[in-house]
Amino acid sequence: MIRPEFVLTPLEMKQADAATIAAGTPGIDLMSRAGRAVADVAERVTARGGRILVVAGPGNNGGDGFVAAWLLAERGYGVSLGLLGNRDRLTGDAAKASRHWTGDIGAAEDLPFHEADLIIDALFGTGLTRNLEGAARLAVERMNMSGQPILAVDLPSGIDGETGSVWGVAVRAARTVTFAARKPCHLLMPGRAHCGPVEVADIGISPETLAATGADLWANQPALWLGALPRPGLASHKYNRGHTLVASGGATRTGAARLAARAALRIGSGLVTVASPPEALGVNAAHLTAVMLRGCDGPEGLHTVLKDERFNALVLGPALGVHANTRAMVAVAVQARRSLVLDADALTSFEGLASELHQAFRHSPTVLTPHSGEFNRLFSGHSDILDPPSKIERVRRAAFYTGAVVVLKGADTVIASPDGRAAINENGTPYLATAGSGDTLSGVIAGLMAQGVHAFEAASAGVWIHAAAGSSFGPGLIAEDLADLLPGTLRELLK
Ligand SMILES: NC(=O)C1=CN([C@@H]2O[C@H](COP(=O)(O)OP(=O)(O)OC[C@H]3O[C@@H](n4cnc5c(N)ncnc54)[C@H](O)[C@@H]3O)[C@@H](O)[C@H]2O)[C@H](O)CC1
Ligand SMILES: [K+]
Repeated sequence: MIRPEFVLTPLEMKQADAATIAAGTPGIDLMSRAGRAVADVAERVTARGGRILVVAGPGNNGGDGFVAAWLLAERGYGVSLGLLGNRDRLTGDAAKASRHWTGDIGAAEDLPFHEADLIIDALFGTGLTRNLEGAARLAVERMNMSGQPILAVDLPSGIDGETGSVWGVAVRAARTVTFAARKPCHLLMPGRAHCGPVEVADIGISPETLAATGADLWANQPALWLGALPRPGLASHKYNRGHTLVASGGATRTGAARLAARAALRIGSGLVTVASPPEALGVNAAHLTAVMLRGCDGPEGLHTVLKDERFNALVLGPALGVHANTRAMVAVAVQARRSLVLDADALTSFEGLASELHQAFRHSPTVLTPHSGEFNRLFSGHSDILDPPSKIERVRRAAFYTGAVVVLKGADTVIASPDGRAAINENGTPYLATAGSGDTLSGVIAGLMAQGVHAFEAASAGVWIHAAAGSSFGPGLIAEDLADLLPGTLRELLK
């Protein structure tokens, strides 16, 4: 059974380091293993005897660089090393590591980068705390302008390990070697775009030690939720695979609901019904086949429909309209205690009224699926939610505030649960940026919850499956394609 991949913050990584050292592994051994891992990758990607320039910084990231430099020199490469600052300012393990280097030490920013076959970026790692200025900035700019491949140690210098943001300027690496576990910056944008392929080197920090940090952030991959996906058995029939209800917009705004409805059916909801305002019944009826249709006129109509307990999952939002009526429908849905997905207009209708959603969803499984514009508008005025520099922290706070699982969509979609668990998705594709893609996602998530999948797993699986389906199509993808691509992705997952 593949274990879900932990993603550790720099602080948790430091805790894991310290615990490993406290358990008897000297810090210099961790650094030596880190440096050796860097040298091994450098050797794999550089012809023997090639020219390698190592840019070392003032901290332990630089220490890793010193270890890699002397190992590669011993292995016959032409190695030059440049240091930011001077050698006698090095402390601790970095100072120890530097003693093995017997070659010259130049100024980091003045290395002949254009002559290199490979540049090793050991300038900064997780200890960066402010924008790069002066020689540090110059070194990064010159590395990037050299046009030569850069191997980043732990993470590309200039990237913030926790948030993935850029401290003024950042290395554009061809490849990154990190240690023990990936950090958020390897998955969050723009950090991810600076890393190239990321290799995780084992430096002797055990999985138990990583888990003991209390980390509750994962890479969103099937290992995180595959076991929670429904696998229909012989006894399955449409009535025990849930019944998803999707509220439709008015006569000229019915497509979004049908996209969500078809996706819910395709992901396996036993039954799906579109709840349609009277003036749109004809339009919807003309387009629906396996998806059923019920008249539903506003909040009162929804209250009447929901007297039927069999509707156990609900999608509200796609093209529902931004107004008080939509807010009233959300209130009816919350009262009915059904699994609930709120998207688009159901979120925007609460713009500036997020306080009405405070702990509103704690009693029944609910997933909110805003994109960043909807998120920022919904929580405008709530600086405690919008201000944290970490996207993960912002989504976690929104989840805790509302009592719902929150999916903040983007190239690096983050899913967070009120209980603190979070996942970062990385299989998204630009082709999903098309009208109706979000409507489809809301149907996928609701369709999974209709089958009994819990909210966090349904949201995480839904995001991944939706992205995988989109990626399987590629250029020319439109939302209408997505639902019919889901079976292929499910077949791959469940085989
Ligand atoms: N288990 C592991 O992951 C291991 C990681 N290792 C490496 O250690 C670094 C973290 O080392 P640290 O010394 O904490 O930080 P940095 O090396 O990133 O350097 C920070 C250093 O630089 C100064 N500084 C901060 N911002 C700036 C700035 N804008 N301009 C100039 N100087 C700046 C700050 O004062 C610090 O002194 C980790 O990334 C790994 O590479 C271990 O080697 C092995 C185990
Ligand atoms: K680095």
